[in-house]
Amino acid sequence: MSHAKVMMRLCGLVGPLWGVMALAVTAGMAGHLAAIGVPVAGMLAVLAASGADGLPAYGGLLVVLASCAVARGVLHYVEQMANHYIAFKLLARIRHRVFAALRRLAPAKLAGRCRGDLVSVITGDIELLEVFYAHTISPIAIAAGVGGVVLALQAAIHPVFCAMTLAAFLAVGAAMPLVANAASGKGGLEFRGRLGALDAYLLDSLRGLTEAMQYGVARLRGEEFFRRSGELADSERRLKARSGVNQAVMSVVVWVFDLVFAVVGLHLLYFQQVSLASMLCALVLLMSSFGPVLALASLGTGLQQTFAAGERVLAILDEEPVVEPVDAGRAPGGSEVDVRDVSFGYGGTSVLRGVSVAARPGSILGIAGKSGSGKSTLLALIMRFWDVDAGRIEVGGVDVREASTHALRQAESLVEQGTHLFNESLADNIRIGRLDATDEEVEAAARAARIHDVIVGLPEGYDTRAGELGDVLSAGERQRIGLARALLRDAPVLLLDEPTSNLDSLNEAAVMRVLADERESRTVVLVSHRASTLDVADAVVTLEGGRVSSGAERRAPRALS
Ligand SMILES: Nc1ncnc2c1ncn2[C@@H]1O[C@H](COP(=O)(O)OP(=O)(O)OP(=O)(O)O)[C@@H](O)[C@H]1O
Repeated sequence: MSHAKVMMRLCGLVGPLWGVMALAVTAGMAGHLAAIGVPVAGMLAVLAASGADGLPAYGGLLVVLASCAVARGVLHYVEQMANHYIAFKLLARIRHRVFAALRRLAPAKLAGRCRGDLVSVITGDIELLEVFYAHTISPIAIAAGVGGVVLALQAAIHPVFCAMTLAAFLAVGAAMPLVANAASGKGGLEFRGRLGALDAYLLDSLRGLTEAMQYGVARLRGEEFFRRSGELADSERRLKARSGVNQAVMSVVVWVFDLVFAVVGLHLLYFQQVSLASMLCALVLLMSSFGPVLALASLGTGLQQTFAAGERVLAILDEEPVVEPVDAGRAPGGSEVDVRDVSFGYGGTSVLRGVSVAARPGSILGIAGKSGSGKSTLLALIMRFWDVDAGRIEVGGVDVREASTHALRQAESLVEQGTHLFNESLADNIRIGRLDATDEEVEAAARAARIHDVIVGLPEGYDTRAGELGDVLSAGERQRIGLARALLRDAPVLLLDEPTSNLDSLNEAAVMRVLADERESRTVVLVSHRASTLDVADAVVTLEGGRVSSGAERRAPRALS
């Protein structure tokens, strides 16, 4: 995306805050003009005090000087306050939009994406946009406004002064930032990208710390981390070095313009084209009016990073979801699940080919098959995390592509192989299934999932925090918390992906008994490798090579005692 486009898009996000932006710009312009008024009034006061003709009384000029100084302070405060108000309101708006986009993209588009990089976008990149909203948009408008007034004043003194001031402003405020920007190349983008990659590497390493230590690769990963941070530091050093050179060149250019202006002014004075007061007035005007254009110039290399951050944030906002949510669709009219002649592949790699299975209300459909045969994929398609390539899936008589996404999510509950626990209390982790559930309902679900006794055995019981990634519990306990969540939700369709893979046979049998009871009021689709788990199913289909290799066999489920 070009910088101009990024800038337009970021400006577009200002939306309802344009009024405050106008206040910031107006206060900024008035403040800078007041700042210019201080040395000009001071210089004229000195001339008036020394007896120069045609000037107001120096007492009056001193009053103007004092007023400008006070106004400068007040106006600067108003400008900063308005700018930061906009910036922080906007950052909140942008965060909301990014989270909404992530909800739209999840889970299909986020599968396989670096979480650390996402964290870096959500925190660092959005934070950096503050520079754009508080220190970029209004400085550009202020420089244009103040520049216009100064040029008009210079034109009133002498057209040559006006032309020289224009040349100085264009060189410092436009040409130099553009050159600096071009010289930085993709440095800003490279830096933000490296920062995101480093965050991702660190998060990955922390998550896999036990494995890394066990296999003796912790040191290697540590060295790789330092190598990458070294590269990041180099990128930053290059950016800062460019920025330093720009600042130095800029100061030299400003002094050259001041010097040339003074020489030309003296020349015009010598040939009596201007009075001494006018010449000094024009010179002080020029020297004191570089502030706003210098603010623009200093944006040069820093802006690279801001644009890079903006581009990464906009890329998330622009990303199209794999599955378009349906707002005004029908709600599933029951709990039967009908998978008809479904084919599906991930980006061209075929996983399911012409699969047809049906699960009726009040029954458990078991799905067996080797690892990688597409069992979890089938559940993901029933959840409509992805859309089928061919065929159709109906839940409660409604094609999932036409069903309201919200209603579909309400109708289905999925317990995945790995249950994610948030670092909150165990009660809150279960309550995710239904946020308005009472403590009694949470406890009932935990009892049904055979995890209640484990929880009350912990020192803080249901108030125990699950730890990061749920690490205070074993895999089997996490799995049962996931099941408790799903039972609490009480959705008509219950999809279970290896719900007993981490359970011992005692707990497996207990959980199976719960499922046998649960079947009465809903449809259950149960994926498992274990024959003992699938014993509870009313029918079992086996997936092999992307196809159903053995059809749904009706059979009497094993009596569970
Ligand atoms: N998000 C994804 N992107 C690309 N390929 C995927 C994705 N998810 C799964 N796959 C691939 O699709 C195939 C089927 O995966 P799936 O998880 O459905 O198998 P499974 O039968 O549930 O396996 P297991 O019993 O090991 O859980 C595998 O080859 C897997 O690598």
